[in-house]
Formats: sequence, structure tokens, C-alpha cells
Amino acid sequence: MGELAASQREHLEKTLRELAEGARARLPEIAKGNRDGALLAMARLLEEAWPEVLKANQEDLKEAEEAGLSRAKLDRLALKDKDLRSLAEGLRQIAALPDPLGRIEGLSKRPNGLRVGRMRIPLGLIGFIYEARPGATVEAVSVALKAGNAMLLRGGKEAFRSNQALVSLWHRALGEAGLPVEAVSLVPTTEREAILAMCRLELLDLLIPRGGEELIRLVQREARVPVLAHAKGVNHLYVDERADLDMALRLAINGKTQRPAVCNALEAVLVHERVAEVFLPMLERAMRERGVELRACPKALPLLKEAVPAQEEEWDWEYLDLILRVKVVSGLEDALVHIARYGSRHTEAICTEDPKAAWRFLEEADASLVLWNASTRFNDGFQLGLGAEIGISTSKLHAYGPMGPMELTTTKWVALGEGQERE
Ligand SMILES: NC(=O)C1=CN([C@@H]2O[C@H](COP(=O)(O)OP(=O)(O)OC[C@H]3O[C@@H](n4cnc5c(N)ncnc54)[C@H](OP(=O)(O)O)[C@@H]3O)[C@@H](O)[C@H]2O)C=CC1
Ligand SMILES: N[C@@H](CCC(=O)OP(=O)(O)O)C(=O)O
Repeated sequence: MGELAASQREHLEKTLRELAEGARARLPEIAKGNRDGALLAMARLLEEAWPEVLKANQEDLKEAEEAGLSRAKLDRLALKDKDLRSLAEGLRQIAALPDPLGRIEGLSKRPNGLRVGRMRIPLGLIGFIYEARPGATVEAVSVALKAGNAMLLRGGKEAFRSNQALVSLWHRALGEAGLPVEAVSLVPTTEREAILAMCRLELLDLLIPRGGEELIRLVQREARVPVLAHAKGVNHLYVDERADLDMALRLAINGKTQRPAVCNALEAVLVHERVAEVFLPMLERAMRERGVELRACPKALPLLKEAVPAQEEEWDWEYLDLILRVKVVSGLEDALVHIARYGSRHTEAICTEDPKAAWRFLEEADASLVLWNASTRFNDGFQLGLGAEIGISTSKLHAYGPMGPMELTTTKWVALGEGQERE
């Protein structure tokens, strides 16, 4: 970063300021307009114009392959026909959700007769910096728009053409629904300098950085507006001494292999020492059949045939690949200490038939979703019933976990009087 000449930087900052000013000026229209109409139009346009989107995506993929992008990143960059179905269905489902805006919640009467409550309103203009995953350009905007927000988007550079194609479809959808196109803008360059410029853009109401550690650290350091981090997932499954081991095995397989490149995939299994001798060979067999490499602690290694030693520095790594760490722990306490030290507050799961152990885990493991006898892959807005998500917040204020339309709103106080004066 910092490679741009001063005049180019000024031009970039001016462009972003103009986009932000344009969006801010139209916020009331966006909140009052036919937002569901825009979502439904986008679903239809995606179906009609899918070949155009795929063409742009093929160009992105070709360039990314030539640049040697990792398998995990190529997987997230590639759009497939099944994505069209799920994106269009997602848009229609969000359109069908109740409008989160306008209601007055918790209306109550004060002793002086004043009726007070909270009205739900959009956050405003949201800056979203995210990975090279074009599906997010549809999902995140749909969630933000449902809640009456405008968005300034800066997706991963490898997805630039795909994002241009999708944002131009958003503009058509907004136009069809009579909403201003300023509701959705794409930063018109792949220069990383734009990320710094977004951090300094005080016209934003919120910045959401979704990505790896470097991005999150940069935005948290530089931003001049509130930040909701959507950070990496160093997710664990703790297999308790009272776990149903067949269930634990299924949860480990699902967490690691169902979609290894996503942030809610499983990265490490912590196994109680009393069940390690039985469970670890089962785990190794199943993982070997699925091409998963095991990296193990010194206590686990003798119980495994092909695992390699896990290096000290890798206990907080997120592989996003077919690699799984394994550690033998002395019990629940030890597992919780390990998670507190190496986890990333994303997703933590316990497998046990002991409700007391489960409750202690649910209360003490600090993560945006804690699960008992279920796969870490459930940390997803759709799976948790939000309709869709912009991502999974690993910040605690004001939302922790998947953020759906409701999480992209706030409230203001409303007071309904009959001429009351304060004494
Ligand atoms: N919590 C959540 O909801 C989610 C979290 N994630 C996490 O995202 C990560 C995977 O995505 P990946 O593509 O690897 O993420 P990256 O962090 O590499 O990229 C994400 C975005 O950050 C930018 N970026 C990366 N590093 C820097 C830097 N040093 N300075 C400025 N900008 C930077 C990228 O820009 P550029 O395009 O220029 O490279 C891109 O726009 C994983 O850690 C995953 O867990 C993913 C999805 C959801
Ligand atoms: N929503 C996802 C998880 C979060 C996500 O978007 O992850 P990623 O595919 O890494 O961008 C899912 O489980 O389907």
C-alpha cells in the first residue's frame, strides 16, 4: 500500500467521497422505497443475465489461476450454476421476511402519560470490505438493502469483474423498483489504497471488514467510524469423555470436509485423554479416506499412524483446507483454556452426553456461536434462521455472530405526548 502518487490518491479519495455523499443523500428514499421489489427484481435479473455473470467470473478465474491463487480461494471465487439457484432463492426468501423497519418496539407509558418506545431504523451507509467471493456481493447487499441501508463495496481484487457484473445487475434491479442506484456502489479500483481511503471516510456509518487477520488489524487501526470485524474462524470441536464417539466422528467429518474453505469450517479437534485411545484411530481412518492431513500434539502422535507433529506456532492457524489439528486434553477445563488462548471467537463446539459439561462449555467458551452436539458449519445466517447474512461478526458490539437484516438496524427513541412538560 502507499504506492499511489499523491494526485492519484486525491482522485481516489474524491471518488469515494462523491459515492458516499451520493448514497447518503438518498438514504431516506432507500428506507421508504420498495426494497423488497428490488430484491425480487435482482432474483429475476440474476436468472436472466446469469451467462453474463458467468462470463465475467470465468475471466476472473482465468486470471486468478494464472496468478497461482490457492485452491481455497479459487473455490470461493468460482460461481457455479448451483450458486445461481441458492442466490436467487436467498433473495426471494429475504424479500418475504417481515420488514425490520418502522415498528415501534416496547411502547410503554410513563407516569406522566408520555408514551415512549424504540423505532427500528437503518444504520445508514455501510462500507463493506470482503474477500474475492462474488456470491457475497449478492447476499450482503440483499441483507443491507432489506434493512434500508446503502452499501459501498470493496470486494477482493480477484473478483473485480464478477463484482462489476453483479453491481450493474443491482443497479438495474434498483431502477426497476424505483430506488436510487446510489444505494449500491462498487469501489472502482482494485488498488488496496482504496481500503485505507474507506477507513478514513467519515461519511460511512459503519465499516465491516470481512477477511483475514491483516485486513482486520488494518481496519481496526485506521478506521474513523465504528468497525464490526468479521474475522477468521479458528474453530474447535471438544470431544468429551462422555461423548457419543460415533456422533463426534460425524461432527468432525462434517466440520472439516463439507466445505473446508469457509470461515465456519473445523480447524482443530480437542480429545479428552480418557477417550483418545479409541477415538483417535477412528478419526484418522475417516480423515485418511477423505484426504485430510492430521497434525497432532505429542500426546496424540503415538495413537496415530500418519499424523505429523503440529508446530507450536500453528495452533491458532486457520487452514481453510483439508488439514486438521488434533490435541489430547486432560478434560473440559484444559479444553476451555486452549480455546481461550488459540480460538478466534468465531465458533466452538462440544460433543458430550453430559449436560453439566455441555452447559459449562456453552457458558464459558467465548465465541459468536457455541454448539452442543452439532457441527461448527451451522454458524451461518441462513442456518440460524436469519434468512441470510452479511457475514459473521466476531466483534461483540453491537452484534456477535451471523448478521442478518435485523443486525443491520438500530433503534431511536420515540416519545408520543399530549403536551407534557418536564417539571
Ligand atoms: N467472519 C466471517 O463472516 C467471515 C470470515 N472470513 C475470513 O476471511 C478469510 C478468507 O478470505 P481471504 O480472501 O483469505 O481474506 P483476505 O483477508 O486475504 O482478503 C479479504 C479482503 O481483505 C483485503 N486485504 C487482505 N489483506 C490486506 C492488507 N494487508 N491490507 C489491506 N487489505 C487487505 C483483500 O484485498 P485484496 O483483494 O487486495 O487482496 C480483500 O479485499 C478467512 O480468514 C475467513 O475465515 C471469510 C468469510 C466470512
Ligand atoms: N455463510 C457461510 C459461512 C460464512 C462465509 O461466508 O464464509 P466464506 O465462504 O469463507 O466467505 C456458510 O457457511 O455458508
